[in-house]
Amino acid sequence: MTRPILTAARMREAELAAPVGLAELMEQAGQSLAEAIFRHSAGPETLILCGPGNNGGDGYVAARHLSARGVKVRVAALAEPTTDLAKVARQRWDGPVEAFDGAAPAPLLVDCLFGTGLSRGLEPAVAERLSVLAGSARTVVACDLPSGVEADSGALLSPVPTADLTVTFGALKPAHRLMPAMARMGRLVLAHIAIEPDTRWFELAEPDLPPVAEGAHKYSRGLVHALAGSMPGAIALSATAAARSGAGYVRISTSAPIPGLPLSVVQVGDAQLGDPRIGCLLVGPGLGKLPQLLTLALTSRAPKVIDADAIGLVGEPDRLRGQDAILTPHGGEFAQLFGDHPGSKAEQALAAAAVSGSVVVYKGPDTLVASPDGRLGFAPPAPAWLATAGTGDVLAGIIAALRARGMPAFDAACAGVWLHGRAAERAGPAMIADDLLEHL
Ligand SMILES: NC(=O)C1=CN([C@@H]2O[C@H](COP(=O)(O)OP(=O)(O)OC[C@H]3O[C@@H](n4cnc5c(N)ncnc54)[C@H](O)[C@@H]3O)[C@@H](O)[C@H]2O)[C@@H](O)CC1
Ligand SMILES: Nc1ncnc2c1ncn2[C@@H]1O[C@H](COP(=O)(O)OP(=O)(O)O)[C@@H](O)[C@H]1O
Ligand SMILES: [K+]
Repeated sequence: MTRPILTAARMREAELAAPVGLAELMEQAGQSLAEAIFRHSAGPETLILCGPGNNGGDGYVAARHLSARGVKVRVAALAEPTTDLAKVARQRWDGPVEAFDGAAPAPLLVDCLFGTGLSRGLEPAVAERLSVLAGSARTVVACDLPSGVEADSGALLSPVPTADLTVTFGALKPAHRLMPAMARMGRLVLAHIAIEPDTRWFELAEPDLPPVAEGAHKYSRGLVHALAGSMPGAIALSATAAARSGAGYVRISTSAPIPGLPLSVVQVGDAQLGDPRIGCLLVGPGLGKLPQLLTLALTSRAPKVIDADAIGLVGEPDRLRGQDAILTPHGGEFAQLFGDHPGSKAEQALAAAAVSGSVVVYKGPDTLVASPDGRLGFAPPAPAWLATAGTGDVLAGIIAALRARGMPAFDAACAGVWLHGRAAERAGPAMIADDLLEHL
């Protein structure tokens, strides 16, 4: 199941449109925070830090529910509540409230200082005290977001301790899946509250792949045609990945034989781009400085994956309009083609998809898949050991195979990114890109 993602502003709209009142939403949030904390580590003495807004309100509600379960709870407030909801939650907590500055550490720390309402970094003394309390705790739980994280961009506005568990409500926020904030979340639990998120932003989940039809033949399963350039190793990784990802036929046009390919991958000397059976064309991995090959690829009507060196050769993004293309840039390639867009990585990816009329897979530790129609998929965390040469070539091959198998461009890109991350998990920390091929 994909999990919805809402910006802070869209979250506030969803709360106002909810079928229940805001006070009930806070009760649900605080109760589910308590429930998640209890499940994660039942029992130890718990210190809940409450801020002035509704994030703090959630903290007072959670304190009441944890205490009712017999947990020894202490509450420390950074400031008196400023919102009506938080004031009510504070009144309903019948235990003492300590001052934030003097609060002694506890084995379980719950950070309810700030959530989606954070507008600037924490005061240095507050950030420092939070870090000391987190450092002394065995377990750190963040309510909605670790305090100091900007909800929409994933930026750290002040130093942010890493949580073991983050509990969010109703929908994920972009920061849960954008760096650098993503690395501070620990396990991310989405608790249900009675909002109905209406959004085209979501976290990628296990895809539904098209089955192999009973009466399939190799061409109906999808022909991937790859164009080799000056570094054949890269296209060999892509082509092998495409073959392992269910393409019925993988063919490479190359001027010289490429060693190390599976025997089933066909190597041809001419381009053969007029072949109507091509389900997806792949250009870029190992291409080098051969703009004529990109130009040739763009004359083909086939769907295409444009990766690596080919991205830098495009020149102007609107050259891609009318192409049925998926682009797979890493940060450097993205900047080369799209320049410096303002805004968060999410906004940049969507702007790039809109200006190029293409699906854009903006890679990195926080990979995004953007569609020109406004859909935006956020990858769940993938192992950092993917940061090794050639893994992007493998990803391009997987996506090309799924596209050739008939998946729509955006779905193929989302599925490819998800499968690539899981393959890396199976391959383990010592993997090189070649090893990923065994785990597709
Ligand atoms: N409507 C509701 O009842 C719900 C609200 N929810 C909670 O409410 C949170 C959002 O609440 P708010 O909008 O009140 O925002 P926050 O509780 O995140 O904090 C906003 C308050 O802190 C102040 N502030 C912002 N940055 C500061 C800084 N660096 N130093 C000092 N003060 C600062 C703001 O002026 C404002 O008063 C969510 O993160 C979530 O935890 C959830 O309970 C879900 C339902
Ligand atoms: N720190 C990281 N954590 C998770 N995934 C990463 C990380 N760094 C890179 N990746 C993934 O590894 C792949 C690298 O692709 P790319 O940069 O094109 O490398 P190459 O060109 O060498 O193949 C991308 O899918 C990217 O999302
Ligand atoms: K918080």
